[in-house]
Amino acid sequence: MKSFANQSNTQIAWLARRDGTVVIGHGPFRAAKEPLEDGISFFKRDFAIQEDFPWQIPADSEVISAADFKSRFAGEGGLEVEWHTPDAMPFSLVFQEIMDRIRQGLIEKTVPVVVERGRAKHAAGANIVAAMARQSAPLHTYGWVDGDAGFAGATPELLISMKGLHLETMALAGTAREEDEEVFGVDEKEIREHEYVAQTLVSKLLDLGGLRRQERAILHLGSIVHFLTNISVDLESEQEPKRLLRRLHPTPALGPLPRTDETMAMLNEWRERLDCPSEFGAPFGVWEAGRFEAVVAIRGLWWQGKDVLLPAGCGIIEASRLVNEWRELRLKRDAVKRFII
Ligand SMILES: C=C(O[C@H]1C=CC=C(C(=O)O)[C@@H]1O)C(=O)O
Repeated sequence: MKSFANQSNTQIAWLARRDGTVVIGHGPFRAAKEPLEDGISFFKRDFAIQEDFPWQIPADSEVISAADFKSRFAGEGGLEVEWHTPDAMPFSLVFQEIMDRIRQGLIEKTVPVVVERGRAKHAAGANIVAAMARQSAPLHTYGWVDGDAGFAGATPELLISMKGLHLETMALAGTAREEDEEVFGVDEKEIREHEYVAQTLVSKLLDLGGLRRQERAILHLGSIVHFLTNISVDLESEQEPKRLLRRLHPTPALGPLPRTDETMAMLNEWRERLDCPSEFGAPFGVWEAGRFEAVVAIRGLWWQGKDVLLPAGCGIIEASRLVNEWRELRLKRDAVKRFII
């Protein structure tokens, strides 16, 4: 039985799936064009770039229960980090530019990202892995460790869960503090922001088979709530994960609406300007012999040695206001900081 050791040559990946199992891959990993037909392969890519070799084949892999994963990796201690509150000025400039683009009719929605930086007292990797291993459903813990660098999180956003001819996905967008739940439920701006995502997903999947869209609900995640719409499709034919991801990613929960080369280029420029890590908001998935599950890599930490990054994004539409978005970004970062206590 292997556990996590903070060694310079350690390579490990994991993803908690909907059914309560966790798939773990141990390195070294080999990058590949296609997944192993009968084995386990991880899917890892950047938000913007479509790599030719997005599959990562582990030297060794295992599937264990979430409870076993927790007892093996969770550890006890928290992670002490000295955080540096991000400067609001660069974000306010990006926000203004986005509003100009919206008024010009070039975009309806996009999702800039603000990054908070921190410095941990000790090498951060092992403690971050432990913190994410302590998180449970409805969050999906995920991670990628490469020596003393990596990223790991506990995301509420499932992008694809596919087994044979059955596919499930979700629209997750619209955010409030838990204590504001009542007014959130009737907030037109939040509902519109959510509906952009739900309706885009429906339109991108409609031609694949029999689609069912459930009613919009509120997902409770402790301090924070979101609008959630579950969507399922009985597929007419088998779908290749890579092609499905190309169809769906990025949804307007993380990406621009409409999604064109031009609007993606705008968002990538804003993300780069605000120093967003390249995998933030990208699909991260695992294939196991005909079964594929991928989450959206948000609510996580990126680290190298003792340096830690905490990115969070917020959906901007015409009705968005700078102060509220800044507050929402902090709310999302605070949710991640709670993981590491
Ligand atoms: C982009 C993030 O959240 C997404 C998921 C839920 C709600 C969101 C929102 O209300 O903007 C975002 O779409 C993030 O946590 O960094």
